[in-house]
Amino acid sequence: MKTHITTLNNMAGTASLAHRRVLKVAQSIGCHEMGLSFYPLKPDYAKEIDKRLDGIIAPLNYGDIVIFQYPSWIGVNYDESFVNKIKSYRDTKLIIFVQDIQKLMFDSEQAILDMEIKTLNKADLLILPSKKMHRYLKENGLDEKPVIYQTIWDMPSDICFVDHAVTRCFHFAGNYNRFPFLAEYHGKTPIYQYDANKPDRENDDSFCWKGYFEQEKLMHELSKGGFGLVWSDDEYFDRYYSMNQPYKLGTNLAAGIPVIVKRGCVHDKFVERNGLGYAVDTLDEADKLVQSITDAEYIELYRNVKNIQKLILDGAYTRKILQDAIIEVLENACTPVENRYQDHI
Ligand SMILES: O=c1ccn([C@@H]2O[C@H](COP(=O)(O)OP(=O)(O)O)[C@@H](O)[C@H]2O)c(=O)[nH]1
Repeated sequence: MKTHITTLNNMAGTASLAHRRVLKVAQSIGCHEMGLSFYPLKPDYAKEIDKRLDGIIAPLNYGDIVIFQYPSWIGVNYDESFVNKIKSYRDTKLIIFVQDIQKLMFDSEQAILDMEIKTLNKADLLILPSKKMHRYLKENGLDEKPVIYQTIWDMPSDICFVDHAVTRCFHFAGNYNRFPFLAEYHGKTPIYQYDANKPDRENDDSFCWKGYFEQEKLMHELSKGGFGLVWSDDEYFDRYYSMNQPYKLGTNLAAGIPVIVKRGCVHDKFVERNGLGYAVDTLDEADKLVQSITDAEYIELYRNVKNIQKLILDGAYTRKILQDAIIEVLENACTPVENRYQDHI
């Protein structure tokens, strides 16, 4: 029996980097890459897709396990055809690792969600970002099935940055237009924003655009000191961000710096129980907090982050969920695997 894991190639951006980072960890526990190549899906896709999929699943044998990193980003029709093909092989076990829900991410029509749920219902086991997402999917037609909740995004790397100064600033890696609070913030603690696109706002005492940094260069920049901001505006938070796993949380902790998260997000208890920073309701509260804590408290936060930083750089959380998922799917257990940090949501 072999375990295969899908990985998207030929597409730039965080989503395919996330696939590759999960692949790296999966390979360390003996999984094999099942590479998918991004291509534009034409309206008459049904005619040719079968041939394409035959090539992709050539290494599959009856009884193997397939971990599908979902979505493929090629298209919802492609995802559905892919899982149907996998499940047409006798005794194949399908684990779907849900990394984004397209309906929620792009605020698309209900028909997209219906297709997504049809695809997810083919899984023998799901890896989901949160209990809240699980509830949402069930309300929209997801069947009862074994589920494992992801703890956090890992950032596997051999470089561990350890020198952090007491610097009262926020770091925010994300797009200016996607996060409107960046235009409105005027606090005392400056926000340093990292993204390739120049924002409409000019630099001032509260905001500074730094441009785009490759992942490890970004981690080096963040590691110099400050708080990683994991934030979104209320509308986006209520619709999606409060049930999703934000990539920037792992990036900040992998750089060794504490974080500010919004109360009610997937990780507020994880952050508080491990002393990795603060969960707050508003940016004003975050600003005042960062200005008022003592240098000793700041240094204590860096100390707390150290152990979690090691786990994230090692890929330990991803390795654990993948291993748990493989064991669960073979034991065919039917109860969700609890994540003690998500009891409150
Ligand atoms: O200069 C930059 C800005 C962003 N990123 C990456 O993009 C992620 C944030 O992307 P996005 O806002 O799409 O993800 P989210 O955190 O909302 O899941 C960061 O964690 C980094 O991994 C990067 O590598 N360099």
